[in-house]
Amino acid sequence: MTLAVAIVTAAGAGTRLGADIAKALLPIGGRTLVEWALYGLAQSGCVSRVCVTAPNEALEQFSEVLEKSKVFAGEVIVVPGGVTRQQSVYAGLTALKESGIVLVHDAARPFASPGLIRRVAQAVNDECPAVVPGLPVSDTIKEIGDGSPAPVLNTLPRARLRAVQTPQGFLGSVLMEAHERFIDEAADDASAATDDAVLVEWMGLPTFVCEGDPSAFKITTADDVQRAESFLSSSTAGYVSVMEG
Ligand SMILES: Nc1ccn([C@@H]2O[C@H](COP(=O)(O)OP(=O)(O)OP(=O)(O)O)[C@@H](O)[C@H]2O)c(=O)n1
Ligand SMILES: C[C@](O)(CO)[C@H](O)COP(=O)(O)O
Repeated sequence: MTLAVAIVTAAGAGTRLGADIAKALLPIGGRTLVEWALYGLAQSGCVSRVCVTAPNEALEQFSEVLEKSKVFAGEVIVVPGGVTRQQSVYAGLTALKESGIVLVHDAARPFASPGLIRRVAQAVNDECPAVVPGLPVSDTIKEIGDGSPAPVLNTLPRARLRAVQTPQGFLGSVLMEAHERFIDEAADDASAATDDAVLVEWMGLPTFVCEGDPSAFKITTADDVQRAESFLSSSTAGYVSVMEG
């Protein structure tokens, strides 16, 4: 398989977590979220270089942490992210200049398994221009209108719904075209894309869903930090011993 490059989005403020440091620098099991994310990419064996998007005011801190930990043996660059996630990914794409396989991965999903990462990259390698991992949903999901209580507009058949994760995989040329086409939308949270695949969908190109992995859960709130601590201390995770020292 052709090796992929990866953008690790880590420039978020972590407002919903409410920590006093950048969320991606939060330590869990002795390592920061961004280190765990790079560790998974390294273990996948299918990523040659990584661009980390970091908050502008913490660029040096991110570089220091990553240089010291040497968790990813290939090239790692750190660039300033934007106001929205969409802008941050665009900054990473611009820095990497890659037309081959590009994975976009959230530092906020630090334990995505190496197998999941390979699955996504392999699907792009096998000619899917845009692939996202997804898990079946257990709640019934309703689309609502304005108001309180809000009127229900639609209930989609649950069997056809997937909660999508990262890494999301793309042909770099396709993802760059999608980001450039919708660059105006990236300026604020109200219009920005909440994932990268939707930009490709907006261009009218097919995107595909492969099987997700519960290990790629997202750390958004303090409860998720508890979940991450439990994940690491569970015997099946097998991460901590490898990263120790
Ligand atoms: N301007 C932004 C916003 C988010 N992200 C990254 O995108 C991922 C998903 O974002 P989220 O979990 O929402 O992180 P935060 O934006 O930090 O969280 P919050 O919305 O609570 O502030 C995270 O890895 C985050 O660092 C980014 O690189 N640039
Ligand atoms: C990209 C993502 O992780 C896919 O589920 C998610 O949409 C990011 O959302 P956030 O609000 O930026 O955390």
